[in-house]
Amino acid sequence: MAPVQNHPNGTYKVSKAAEKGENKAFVTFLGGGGDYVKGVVGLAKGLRKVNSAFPLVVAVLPDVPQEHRLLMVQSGCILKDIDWVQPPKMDKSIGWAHEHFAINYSKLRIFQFEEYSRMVYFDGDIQVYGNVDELFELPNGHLYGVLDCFCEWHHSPQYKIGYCQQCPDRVQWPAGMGQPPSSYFNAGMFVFEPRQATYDDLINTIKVTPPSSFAEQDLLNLYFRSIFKPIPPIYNLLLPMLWTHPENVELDKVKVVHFCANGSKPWRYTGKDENMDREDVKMLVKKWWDIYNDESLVSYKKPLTANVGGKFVQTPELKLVPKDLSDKEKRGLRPMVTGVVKVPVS
Ligand SMILES: O=c1ccn([C@@H]2O[C@H](COP(=O)(O)OP(=O)(O)O)[C@@H](O)[C@H]2O)c(=O)[nH]1
Ligand SMILES: OC[C@H]1O[C@H](O[C@@H]2[C@@H](O)[C@H](O)[C@@H](O)[C@H](O)[C@@H]2O)[C@H](O)[C@@H](O)[C@H]1O
Ligand SMILES: [Mn+2]
Repeated sequence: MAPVQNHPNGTYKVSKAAEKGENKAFVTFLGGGGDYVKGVVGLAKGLRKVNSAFPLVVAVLPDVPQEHRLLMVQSGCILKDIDWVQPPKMDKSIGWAHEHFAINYSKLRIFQFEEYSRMVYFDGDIQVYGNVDELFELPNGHLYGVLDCFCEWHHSPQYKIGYCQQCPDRVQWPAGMGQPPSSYFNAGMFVFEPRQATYDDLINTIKVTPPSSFAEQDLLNLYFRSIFKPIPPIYNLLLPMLWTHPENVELDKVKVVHFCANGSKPWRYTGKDENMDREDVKMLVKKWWDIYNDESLVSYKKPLTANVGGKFVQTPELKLVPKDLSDKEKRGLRPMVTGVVKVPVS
């Protein structure tokens, strides 16, 4: 890896650790100009609150507005621009489980971040309540994740027969339906080793694999099935597990909570959706807000360097985009945090 990466807005030194492949980091993914940026800022603060030794990288799609970029940089995130990954053509009769799942194929760009030797991926709707740095020490050569729950997959064959890998003894997989599905992890959290070759392979696999409801999550489970290793649910508590498999949940031991249930995104939470009036859900959402509102967890007190019209300037204490910039300059504003390595988007 060349020690210096050229970039339209200047050059960046690849860190020595990265060169030696010792670089490790958390990584999340953000697309669009909606409210998921609050999830990313909350996650950045949560990692700081548990004194994690590793930074949070954000794979940022081109449609993320400058204001949101600055909010994330101000929360100490390392932004890495990525381009979209075209989702496969989805047959209308199947459809994505959720409309926005089509953008999730772009999440696969994180496999190109090979200046990092190991990364832990978290969805933007995940919060960390306990230090999980030990995940970076897991043996190489595997992809690690937490087993998903099928009990709310209302259109799946698993749901129709009441089968779930969380309780394989409840309903046996019928012999007449072929092999039982192999272990299946929730792709909102996984521990992986970024490799360009892996990324290329994943993209080629998309081309030859019929798309299915859970988009890139299905693809990742298919691709990594031979090297996947499950890790305890404390590293990705899927909120529905609180009511679908409470026997598998020890809430006081949980370190990572995934707000993937409908109506559970803390930044949009009303408490009116099904199961959202539960005391444990309310407690977890409150804990999310306590972290999000904790001003002591913002990492940048000093002005940031920003590129305004091709010149690097020290910007005043940033809350959002500095008000004194013209609209044209605001559009050109790109927060530059030294050490950011640009991955050439293929
Ligand atoms: O408008 C959106 C929707 C999703 N995401 C990203 O895609 C991930 C997966 O979506 P989501 O968490 O909603 O899926 P779930 O796990 O809840 O089914 C999110 O966590 C975000 O990181 C995003 O950046 N913008
Ligand atoms: O694009 C597919 C998505 O698939 C997953 O979301 C689903 C999945 O986990 C189901 O198994 C759950 O039942 C459901 O609640 C949840 O929304 C990932 O969390 C997300 O990051 C993304 O990969
Ligand atoms: Mn999620």
